[in-house]
Amino acid sequence: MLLHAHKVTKEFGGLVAVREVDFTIPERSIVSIIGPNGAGKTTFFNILTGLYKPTSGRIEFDGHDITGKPPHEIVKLGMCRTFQNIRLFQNMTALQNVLVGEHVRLKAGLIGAIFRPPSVIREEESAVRKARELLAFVGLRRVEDVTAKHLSYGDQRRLEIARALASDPKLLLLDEPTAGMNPQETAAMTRFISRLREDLGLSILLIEHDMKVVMGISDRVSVLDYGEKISEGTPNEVRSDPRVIEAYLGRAATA
Ligand SMILES: Nc1ncnc2c1ncn2[C@@H]1O[C@H](COP(=O)(O)OP(=O)(O)OP(=O)(O)O)[C@@H](O)[C@H]1O
Repeated sequence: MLLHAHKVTKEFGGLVAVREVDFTIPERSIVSIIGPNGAGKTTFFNILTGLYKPTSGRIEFDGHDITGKPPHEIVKLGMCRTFQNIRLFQNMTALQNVLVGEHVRLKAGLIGAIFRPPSVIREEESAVRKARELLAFVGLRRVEDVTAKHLSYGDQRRLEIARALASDPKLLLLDEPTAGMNPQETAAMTRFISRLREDLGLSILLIEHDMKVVMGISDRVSVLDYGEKISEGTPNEVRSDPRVIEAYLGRAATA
């Protein structure tokens, strides 16, 4: 298993946002977490990526105990994420955004950056080459010098993923990657996510509201409701689970 969460709980004051959730991500898999609004999906994501410390429970990633470790250490171990709301450096170009993502991997320290010996220049050149390859992979090579804020919405999402890929992750967490997209953009993003696994051998964890996306590309789906995992299985198993139908219909009826 690439990731293994054991009985993870997160409380905010008296509110239990995530309760004793067991969860695994196999190598080279695409898994999704779904659930009604407020079910605890984002909180769980934030625990995995180190933004929140769990109140109790343990998380192992790629053979390391990462429970309570800060986000930058978790990124270095090979877990990277995108956010529900795009968080690019809006006034930097596409290329610069990807270079920032690579930064966690670069070796040159402050002294190297000031004196720029040949080894540092070589490292910079190879960083730019790699950034261009990543931009080509996500289909943005032609806009490498365009500032992020001038890219279309779909392209900004791709750029965010390219920046995440720049840190050489083994696991990529995508928080609602198709939010705000039209059906064509959504279909293109779905194909793109599949390619991340096929071409790069990544594992992917998705939070996604669009059921068509989830059901189309996930190997396994976990369902949260009021912070508890109420169902898990293949898309077909989950879709026909009465507890899942009840959670969605019940919540919709009171919404
Ligand atoms: N920082 C926080 N402080 C206090 N309560 C929080 C905090 N973050 C989340 N919560 C609460 O935890 C519960 C789970 O929220 P969370 O955002 O994880 O749900 P979600 O499934 O991601 O919802 P959505 O689909 O709307 O994004 C909610 O009741 C929310 O109000």
